[in-house]
Amino acid sequence: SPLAHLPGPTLCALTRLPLMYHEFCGNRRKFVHALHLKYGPVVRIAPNEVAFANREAAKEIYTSGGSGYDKPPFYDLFSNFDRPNMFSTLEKGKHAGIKKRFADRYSKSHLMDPDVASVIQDHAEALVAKVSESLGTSQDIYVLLHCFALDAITGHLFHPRGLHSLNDPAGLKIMQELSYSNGLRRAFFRLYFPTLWKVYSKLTGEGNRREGLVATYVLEIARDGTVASHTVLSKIRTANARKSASSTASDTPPWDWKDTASECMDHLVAGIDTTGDGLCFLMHHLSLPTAASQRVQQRLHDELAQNPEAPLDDLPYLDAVVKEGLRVWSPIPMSFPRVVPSGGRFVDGVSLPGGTIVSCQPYTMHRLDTGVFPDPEAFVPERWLEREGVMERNQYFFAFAAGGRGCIGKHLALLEMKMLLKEVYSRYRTCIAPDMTASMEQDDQTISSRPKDQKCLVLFEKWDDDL
Ligand code: HEM
Repeated sequence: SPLAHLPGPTLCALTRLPLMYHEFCGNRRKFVHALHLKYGPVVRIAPNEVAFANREAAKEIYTSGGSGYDKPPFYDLFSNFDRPNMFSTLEKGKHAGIKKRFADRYSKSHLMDPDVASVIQDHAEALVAKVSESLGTSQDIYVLLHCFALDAITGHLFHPRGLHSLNDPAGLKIMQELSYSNGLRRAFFRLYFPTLWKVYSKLTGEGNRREGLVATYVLEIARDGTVASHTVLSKIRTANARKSASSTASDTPPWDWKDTASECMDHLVAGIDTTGDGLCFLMHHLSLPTAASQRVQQRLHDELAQNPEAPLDDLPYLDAVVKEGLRVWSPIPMSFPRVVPSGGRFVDGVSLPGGTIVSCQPYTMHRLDTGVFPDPEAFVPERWLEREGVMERNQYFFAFAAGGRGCIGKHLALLEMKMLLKEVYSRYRTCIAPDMTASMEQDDQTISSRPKDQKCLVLFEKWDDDL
């Protein structure tokens, strides 16, 4: 094999079974990380798959030519209603055609539009109003933060038809259907045994479900829901209408409302657990009774209380806290696989034949090189404020991936996280509730990672200076 010279366990060079086993157990990230610790930044993890963990490789794989390499069939798992969407589209030319239909709705300048930002701000305030009603009693921030994330993304997609799951039981049920599902083994079964899966899904009716609360909600709005002109759905409809009117371009055929539903469903799903889990891990850590966590809370509160009118971009400590949270507990910590183009390529000086699967994973990018991130397991927001090494740290920060196929929702997610933390920590201090026994260990799903017991009990208390 042209990969024979690469470091890695002999068994992995001979068969994919060890990797598959860890994938089915939700352990792929840890397995790959352990191999990096043993073999270094380049490791062969399966006969046809190589994992990398440095910026040179990430640059080539994810940003060469703008969008990097095409995706492998793993991403077929993310189509909805039997229709592809931007995330599930494998080939980068087609991907670009889809992206241009609505990309501007996720730009920083669009998010700064008061009509758009106020939708998210309202939900952040709704969360704070809710916790204010029960100060001094345990509150499950796992639930609250996932409701907040769901309300924010559905507002961004569909305002005024967005959900209000923080206060509306029907919306809460949708959050629960989305966030408490267990699809990991089913997803890998479908990937590796497509024929068996077809038989199984025919017999059981499982698969690209059209039923369920989330599917019903999205399909109904995508078909004929009336939404504001600043929403993502409105932009897609305008692009669809334009596309249908022009008969020339063949790269991206016109969409019908089901294609639109598939796209919106993907954004909805991408926007709830990522932001919800990221905030939950972060707020849990800030609430710990350690001197280090208390110090971070105090410094964060001081910055927010002293600059109540400052724009979010002018709050450097808030920015550092969010970035450090996403570094340590990346909501998507595992590999983003890509396929080496035909003809082969050099990745970080390593010659790879076309068709080789390559990837980097945030979990390892954020830990392996201790010259870039010293004491990598420690949560130290201050590291982002140091001038020395800032370029390197940013090049290794991989929570949103990189290049044209990196996270389109990055600015939205950062806005949500910062608005929420600003609302909470300007007014309240948080600490772990006495009855909190749930595990906060990172529990990997097909593409994201959530707290193991999906519960995080916290107390909110007013800061002394507000009493
Ligand atoms: C902290 C929160 C978030 C994190 C850490 C995150 C991370 C990521 C990452 C790593 C990818 C690339 C994955 C891959 O290539 O396999 C991605 C893609 C994507 N994300 Fe996010 N995401 C977050 C929030 C959001 C939100 C709020 C949305 C809402 C729309 C969103 C929508 C998407 C979409 C649509 C893609 C596919 C992009 C494409 O194919 O071009 N994400 N995200």
